[in-house]
Amino acid sequence: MTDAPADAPREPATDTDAPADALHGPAADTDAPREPATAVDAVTCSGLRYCFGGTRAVDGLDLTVGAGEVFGLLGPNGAGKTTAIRCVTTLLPVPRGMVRVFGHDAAGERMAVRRLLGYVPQQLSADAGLTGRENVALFARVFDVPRRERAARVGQALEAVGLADAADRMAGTYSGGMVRRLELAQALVSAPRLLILDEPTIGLDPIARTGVWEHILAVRAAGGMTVLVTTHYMDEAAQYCDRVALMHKGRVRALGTPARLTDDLRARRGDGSSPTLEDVFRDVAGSGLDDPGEGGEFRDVRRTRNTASRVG
Ligand SMILES: Nc1ncnc2c1ncn2[C@@H]1O[C@H](COP(=O)(O)OP(=O)(O)OP(=O)(O)O)[C@@H](O)[C@H]1O
Repeated sequence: MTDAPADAPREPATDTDAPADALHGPAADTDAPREPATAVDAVTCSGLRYCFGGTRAVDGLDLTVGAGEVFGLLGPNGAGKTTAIRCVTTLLPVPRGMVRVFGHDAAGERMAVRRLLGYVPQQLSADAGLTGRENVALFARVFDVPRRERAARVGQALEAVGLADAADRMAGTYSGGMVRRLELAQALVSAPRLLILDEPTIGLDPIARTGVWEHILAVRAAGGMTVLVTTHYMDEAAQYCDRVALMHKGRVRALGTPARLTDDLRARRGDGSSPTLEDVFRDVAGSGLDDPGEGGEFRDVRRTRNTASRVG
């Protein structure tokens, strides 16, 4: 495999396994958790901190994602979004009490957490040398989908993302939007309660971006799952997310529904203007956003994502 799903949480592992990319570790932090989680919340982060050496990537993150929400973690490159969701996925280790997923502690109940989630990392996780069906079947095996159910579940996942007709083509022939939908199918095949997507539309053209979002919302509506998504595309978040957290330099600077955040800024300005979510971000963080990348084909997606990826 040339582009193995190295970043996806996978079995087998034990609760004592060190994640492969945990080369540094959580920030030394003795703060007690500030908000105890409730069992019904999908995700609770309480004073979440994570450092890479001297870089404080996440710096006291408090947020709760309700069950069934589409929740957007927004911010420019380097804001700490990926690090935060890697802590939620258990790929980065955190102390007990900082992260809970449906009531399970990410430190003490790592496998229970992993079984509840599907994760689409920012880095390419599909293999160009396999067909779409083979890619999804690989994830079905990795995530221990019972053998007798695998073929049906793989077919359903491909159908859900609109790839049934292209399922037996090599993924290397897919457009950028199709690759992203294939990765969505890979994450869906284990029937997760929480779907975590890191920059699901980065590098795609506007039509492909819309297509990816329509499929995310459709599978969420069909399965009632919770969706936690990172993006630096504020317009997408405003359109598709129930609530958003605007992150900057490892902290949440604003939290709420997109409408509430823009209404509040309109009220603060009092000049009759109609601010966007990007205006809200600039107002609370005083920082701009990076230019979105471009791309259409499989190789472009790989290049775009590789540019954004790092070796831990
Ligand atoms: N493996 C790593 N080693 C060292 N520093 C890292 C590593 N991963 C992230 N960082 C640093 O942590 C900070 C937060 O990065 P993170 O990737 O979480 O941000 P982000 O908001 O997801 O940005 P992007 O959209 O670029 O992925 C940045 O300063 C980044 O350089």
